[in-house]
Amino acid sequence: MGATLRHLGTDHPDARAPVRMAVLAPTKVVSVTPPAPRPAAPRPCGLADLRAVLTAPAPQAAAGTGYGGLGPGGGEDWPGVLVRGVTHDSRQVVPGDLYAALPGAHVHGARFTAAALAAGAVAVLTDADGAGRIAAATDARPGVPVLVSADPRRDLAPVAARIHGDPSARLRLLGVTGTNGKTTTAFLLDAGLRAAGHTTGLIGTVETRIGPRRLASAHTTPEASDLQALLAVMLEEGVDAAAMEVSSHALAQHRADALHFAGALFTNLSQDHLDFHPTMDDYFEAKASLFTPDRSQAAVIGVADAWGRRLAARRPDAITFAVEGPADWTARDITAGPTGSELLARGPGGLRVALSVPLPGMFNIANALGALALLATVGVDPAAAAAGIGALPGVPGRMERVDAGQPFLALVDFAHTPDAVTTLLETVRPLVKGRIIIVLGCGGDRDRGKRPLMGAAAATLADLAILTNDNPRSEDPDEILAAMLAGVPAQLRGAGDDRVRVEPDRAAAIAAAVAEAGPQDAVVVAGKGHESGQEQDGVVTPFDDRLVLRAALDAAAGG
Ligand SMILES: CC(=O)N[C@H]1[C@@H](OP(=O)(O)OP(=O)(O)OC[C@H]2O[C@@H](n3ccc(=O)[nH]c3=O)[C@H](O)[C@@H]2O)O[C@H](CO)[C@@H](O)[C@@H]1O[C@H](C)C(=O)N[C@@H](C)C(=O)N[C@H](CCC(=O)O)C(=O)O
Ligand SMILES: Nc1ncnc2c1ncn2[C@@H]1O[C@H](COP(=O)(O)OP(=O)(O)OP(=O)(O)O)[C@@H](O)[C@H]1O
Ligand SMILES: N[C@H](CCC[C@H](N)C(=O)O)C(=O)O
Ligand SMILES: [Mg+2]
Repeated sequence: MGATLRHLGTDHPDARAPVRMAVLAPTKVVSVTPPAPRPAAPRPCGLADLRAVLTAPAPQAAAGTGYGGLGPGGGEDWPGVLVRGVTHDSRQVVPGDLYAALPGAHVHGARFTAAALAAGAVAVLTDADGAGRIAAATDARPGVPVLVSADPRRDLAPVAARIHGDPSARLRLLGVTGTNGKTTTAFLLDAGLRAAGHTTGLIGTVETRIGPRRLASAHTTPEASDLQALLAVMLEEGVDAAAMEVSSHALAQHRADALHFAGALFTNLSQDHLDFHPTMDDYFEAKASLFTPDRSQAAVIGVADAWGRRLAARRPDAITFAVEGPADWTARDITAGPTGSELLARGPGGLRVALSVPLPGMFNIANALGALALLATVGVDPAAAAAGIGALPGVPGRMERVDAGQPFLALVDFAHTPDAVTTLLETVRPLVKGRIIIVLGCGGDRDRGKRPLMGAAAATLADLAILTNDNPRSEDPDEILAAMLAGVPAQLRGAGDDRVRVEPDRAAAIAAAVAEAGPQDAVVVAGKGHESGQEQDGVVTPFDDRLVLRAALDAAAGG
């Protein structure tokens, strides 16, 4: 397969362009984080101001070391030092920055202090351990102010907000969290806001938008330092409303602390990320932390699942939604077609809004209903919001059709949880008269418990499941596949090649699915959606399911 890499910079004109990559060899790339945008006109900020916003100041740790430790109420104020920006990554430091040396799961950021100072950092935010390490380092210059915090990852958010002038307070910020549907809902919110006359920003998995500009996203939710800078850039460029995905990793790591949300939306909760969260309760509490009144002025909560109902019970002023109710927002008179649905949305106070959902499936009706509910709740004209939602051209890699003239349906989707795979296959079933052939894998270094459940869903709800690789990362791909197979009911595993196959090579798996498909069947390639690479052993090889599927369809037609 040829390389599909199309750009390296932060700016890119194409929402589907690859991200996080730098070329090593024609087809091999390694992942690097694209630099976050910085405001053109930073507001220099004194260190005393930054010390004042620390929420968890630590006892002065670097005293007497040659470093000017700035603990709580002690140390010098370094009046001559002005901070113009902040980053958690030494490789992203620009002159005038505060370098946040964070304790990581792999390494302490303090290790990179010398590099950060060499790049022009003027001060450091770290913990007592980091301050000690910096003081002990022989290659670091003395006399650098160190802000010492008991929890620098947490304090990074208010510090970055202070440096960038608290940008989220000056635009209408909408947050979306939940296991599935964040990206889709954020796209729907963005479309609704734009139709209502706003100049919008978008932050999420697929891309980042600043008005008409499109940037690659490194994370679903950026680190606090990048996030605050990004919002400051949005303000500079005239953005007055933004929709952002808020991942549970971000909430647990305080990336979205110190943001002022005009409204937050909960889509749903089901199993994912149990590599990171010890339990489903912990995962839920991370999501729930977005919905306290001090963080989110309005709360809009999907109550189709029990987690949503539990969340809504904590917030008496929550606006709820569920396609079939009971909820404040429900859908009636649904006419569902293969590419979308028409319905009447019923909201609080007798509100009735005709809504056209330009995405297939009941789950997308829920996503659109939630988006409409949030927009109406924060004061956007519901009719304008509905018009914008109805005109959304689609979401890259979500139920995205690939059409090379073949006599069957071919789809690429981002389903990578048991619930999403189930929902996806239940959605595709009524769209086809023939068989469903799904190509699916599970990511390495991610929730292991998902694997048998995803294997089971694929094998039982499709007619043929071809299990394959999806970003094995540092793991043995065969072990991931064995875990998926372990979930497949024994009678299906015993059905030979007719129901479940294993083909580790993803391109070969997609080609096999295409070769199997007859008229009126469906080929569903799931799990990677918009992704542009396959990651294994720290190397990302260009791989876009949409391009590979199209190539397989073309090859099948030509052969
Ligand atoms: C599990 C997780 O979220 N880890 C995050 C965490 O990494 P870590 O604790 O391992 O950091 P580390 O590698 O030990 O490095 C420690 C510090 O040294 C710094 N460093 C490191 C090297 C260097 O040369 N210079 C330097 O300054 C790092 O920036 C970091 O601050 O802190 C890093 C930055 O401080 C994050 O980049 C990193 O995200 C990793 C890359 C990641 O893959 N995160 C994923 C799981 C994630 O966050 N996903 C969610 C979406 C999930 C979903 O809903 O689907 C997201 O919001 O994107
Ligand atoms: N409301 C929903 N309920 C169940 N499944 C959904 C829902 N919305 C989307 N999905 C499924 O989940 C997949 C991912 O959707 P989307 O990208 O919108 O979610 P996300 O929450 O942003 O995911 P991620 O956390 O990986 O960024 C879709 O491709 C679809 O298969
Ligand atoms: N944001 C998700 C994406 C997973 C997509 C799938 N392709 C995988 O690699 O597991 C995660 O990090 O869990
Ligand atoms: Mg997303």
